[in-house]
Amino acid sequence: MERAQRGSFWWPYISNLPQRFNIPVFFTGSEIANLQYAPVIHQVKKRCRALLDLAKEVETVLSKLGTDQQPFGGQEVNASSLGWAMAAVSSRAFQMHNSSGSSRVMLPLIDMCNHSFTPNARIIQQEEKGGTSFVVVAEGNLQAGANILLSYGALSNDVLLLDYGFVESQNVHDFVEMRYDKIMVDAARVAARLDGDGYSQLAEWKQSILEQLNFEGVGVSLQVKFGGTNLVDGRLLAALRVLYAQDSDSVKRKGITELQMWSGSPSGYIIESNVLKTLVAMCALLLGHFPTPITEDEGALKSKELTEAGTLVLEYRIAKKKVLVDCMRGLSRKLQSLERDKF
Ligand SMILES: C[S@@+](CC[C@H](N)C(=O)[O-])C[C@H]1O[C@@H](n2cnc3c(N)ncnc32)[C@H](O)[C@@H]1O
Repeated sequence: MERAQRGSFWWPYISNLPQRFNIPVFFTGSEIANLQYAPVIHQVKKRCRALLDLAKEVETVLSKLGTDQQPFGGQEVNASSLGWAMAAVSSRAFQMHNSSGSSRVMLPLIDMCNHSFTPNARIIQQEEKGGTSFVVVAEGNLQAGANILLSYGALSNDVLLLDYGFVESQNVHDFVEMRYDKIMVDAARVAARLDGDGYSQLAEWKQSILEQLNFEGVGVSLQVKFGGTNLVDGRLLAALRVLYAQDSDSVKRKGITELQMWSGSPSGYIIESNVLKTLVAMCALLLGHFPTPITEDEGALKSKELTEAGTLVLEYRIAKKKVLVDCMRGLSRKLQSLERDKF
């Protein structure tokens, strides 16, 4: 509404906002498909649907109002203008916390600061009699002309892409999701050339721990993540340790929390090396699910004909694949140090 009213109170702010936002709800169908990563494609489609539904709802409400009741001064409000407003908020709003909970607030001027995981400034929220205020404080001396960089938070590339329209090539908060299932575990075990029965004969005590880890039974939650400093979801690590374990005692001695930590290996070299090899194979299988290899994407990124959206799509899927490559490297290093410690 403010955007439609030149000279309104907020006009100086609104008129300085970007005219367009490079977020996936504005991508073409093939650009969305080219993201190559199903969980984020699902999110983009969900947002597109929500936007179209909202546009339809607004249109219905507006069509019932007389000309003198039109809240937007006759300005057309459609999926595109609503998408613009949504993007302006998602890419610029800050989280505010107070006694009544948390909410998102727009902070003109402060919202001109770009994001960095190594910021040179931070926002301080101050509660005063007249209300809440926000102050940007430098983390140290800043060179004249330096960009003021804030951290938008510990955000994955999915959130950065969906809400802000950029990605970080090195992002320790990024991850690749996998649906834990028996077939995947067995496929990885076979790919890693490991012997054993896998899931075909699961002892009762193993079944019971998998239930405690929410991979079986009621309250099942099958989504696991690869990436970050821990490399893999602790639940997945624990599940594999249980699957490969020979006896229940060494596993039970550790307890469910410890089993999920790298330091909590229950049963010596062979089991832990099987676990690591299976995890490496899982990363390789996940990498193989992407339709193109990183090298091809990196080559495509050099093309001079790329659009802004096309560039972002490539950057996003390269970063996702790098998460898996880094994960494989980290797991291989663990495997090497396990081999060294064996002697
Ligand atoms: C809060 S605004 C920051 C100010 C913005 N540069 C501007 O002038 O409108 C957030 C937007 O800035 C851009 N941005 C912020 N940090 C970035 C980064 N590290 N890399 C690329 N773009 C970034 C993205 O377009 C994002 O949606």
